[in-house]
Parts: sequence; structure tokens; C-alpha cells
Amino acid sequence: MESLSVPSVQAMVEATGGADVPPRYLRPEAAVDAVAGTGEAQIPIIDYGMLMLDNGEESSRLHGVCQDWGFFQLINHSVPGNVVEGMKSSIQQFFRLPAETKQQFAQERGQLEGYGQLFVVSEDQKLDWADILYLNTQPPEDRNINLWPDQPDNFRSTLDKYSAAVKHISDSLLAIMAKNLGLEPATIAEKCGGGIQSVRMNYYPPCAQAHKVVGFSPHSDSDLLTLVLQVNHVQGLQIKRDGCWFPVKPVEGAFIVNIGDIFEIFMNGRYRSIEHRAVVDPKEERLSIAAFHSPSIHAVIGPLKEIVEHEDEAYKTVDHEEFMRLFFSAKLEGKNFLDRMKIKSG
Ligand SMILES: O=C(O)CCC(=O)C(=O)O
Ligand SMILES: [Fe+2]
Repeated sequence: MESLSVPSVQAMVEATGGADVPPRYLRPEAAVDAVAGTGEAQIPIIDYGMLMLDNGEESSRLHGVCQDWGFFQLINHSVPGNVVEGMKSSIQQFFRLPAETKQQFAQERGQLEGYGQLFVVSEDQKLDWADILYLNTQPPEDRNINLWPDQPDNFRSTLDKYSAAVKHISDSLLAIMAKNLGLEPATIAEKCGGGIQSVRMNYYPPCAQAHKVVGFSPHSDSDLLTLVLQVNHVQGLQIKRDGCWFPVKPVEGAFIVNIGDIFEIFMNGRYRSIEHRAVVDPKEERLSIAAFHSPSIHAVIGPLKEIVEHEDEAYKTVDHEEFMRLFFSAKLEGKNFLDRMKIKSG
């Protein structure tokens, strides 16, 4: 698995001032897309503290939100403020390092992890206006520590703490979601063999012609559950809802949580993963940190037997390694990847 190597967008913008956009980044299709909810409309907010108190009303609200939106903001979560703030500051400092220093952590051929970009599978494909740092974070034995920045000083210990705290929240949410779907709370955890987490840190440089580029192409996440942290005040995440792009307005300190493809497959479509994208700001850089939670690489990806006892399986079953290979070897195009996992009836 690999992604073709591409130039750093940040370095390009720093060198040229970002006024001209090379053709490979021009996305005419994005300019015509309708954006909805420019008023005060907001994605639903879920209170983690209430869920942990076994509050029936909050967990049934969560169930409704998972069915209707597939995206929500999680407030009152248990990750200490200093861990969240430390993570934000560490990643901002990393992207401020000189280009040569960041290159020490660059992706190597045939690898996904490191500083670079993902899902670039052909030389003529359109490119996203972003640089990323992508790392395996849990379990700790899966880490490739030589790709973990050692600058700023506390980067590694900060990401270690952040990753454990976020994994804990994801595990708790998955247990409540399983219960909401009529399963034993531990059902998903049992299929996951502990589960894995990877973290994708996104850096979107400003672009003077922001409406002509895309920060992150439309996609759904391949995992069970994603927790995204908005690092600075610049907005950019949009979700596809009723055929329009709906901007997410982050609540200070909240995680933006979304359902991924594996969850949709496990539950035979009871909850759906939602297409989303990131747009770029004309003047200011934007950063976000996405933590992806998936079953162990030894797990099987397919509808859970508890779910399909009395119904047809709507998705294929494949081993996780094959699933990942298929996901990372295609260009990101909305939910196309998941469509290929569907069993077509009739
Ligand atoms: O930048 C964002 O807010 C979204 C990032 C995202 O969708 C991802 O990393 O999968
Ligand atoms: Fe995503």
C-alpha cells in the first residue's frame, strides 16, 4: 500500500505566496456545489458526561442522531483540557518547522505512515490542497516511532496521551451504540480484538483562490468511528446532507464524531457513514486532527451475525487486510468505495 509522492502544498504557498494555483489543484466541480445551512444551523450536540451516567434520554438521542445525521459534536468529554491543548499546540509547532525538518518524517515508498499525502494513485489525478502527517497510534506496538516527530520536544508524549484518551472515548461510544442497536454492549469490542487507531493530522494552507481548490476530497471514513478535533478557529469541514454541503461549526473543546464505513457494514446499513469534505480558507491556515478507530487487522469485515440473523446481508465479508488494501489503493470519491462492498440484489 502506498500513495504517490507529491510536493508539499505548504512549501509551495510559502514560496509563491499562493496566488497562482497549479492546474493539478484546480477543481471546477467544487465551485458549482451548493452549500446549505449558512445560517446558524448546527449539527447535533451529544453530552458524553450524560451518556456515562447511563442517561437513557441522552443515549436514545444519540441513537436518533446516528440514524439521521451520522455526525455529531461530543461535549463534556473526559479528555483533560491540557491534553487537548497540548496536542493542538504540538501539531501547530510541527507544521511550523522548516521543510527539511518535516521531511525527516516523510512517508517512505510503499508505506502510508508519515508526513506527505494519501490516496494519490495516478500522476494525472487532481490533488488536495493540504499536507498531512499520518501515524499508527494504537496499540502502542503498532507504532513506527521513527516517523513520530521528535520536535517539538513533547510531541511524542503528547500524542501518546491524546491517542489513549481518544481511544477510550471511542470504545465507550461504540459500547453505547451497540446497545442502542439491540446488541450486548461488548459486541463490537469482541469483534475488534482490542482495535486499532491511526491519527491523521491535516494542514490546509490558505489559498487566495480558495473556491477553486479542495482541502480534502469528498469521502467517507473507512473506519468504525472517527473523532476529529478542530485545532484553530478556521472552519472548513462540510458534510453532505440532503444533496448539499452542510458546514460544521465547531463548538469550542468538542470532538466531531462520525460513523465510518466499517460501522455501516457491521450493522448491515442500520447506521450509515456520511460523505464529507474540507474546504480551504482564502487567508488563514486551518488544521484538524482525525483519530480513526477500526477493528484489529486480524478481524473480519462484514455484517455481524447478530445483526443478520433474520435478514439478507447487504455487504460482502472480506478480511481486514484486504479491505484496507482496497481502500488505500483507490482515489477518494465520495462513497464509491463502500458501494463496491455492497451486495447488489436483483
Ligand atoms: O479537516 C477536517 O475537519 C476533516 C478531516 C477528515 O475528514 C479526515 O481526516 O478524514
Ligand atoms: Fe474524513
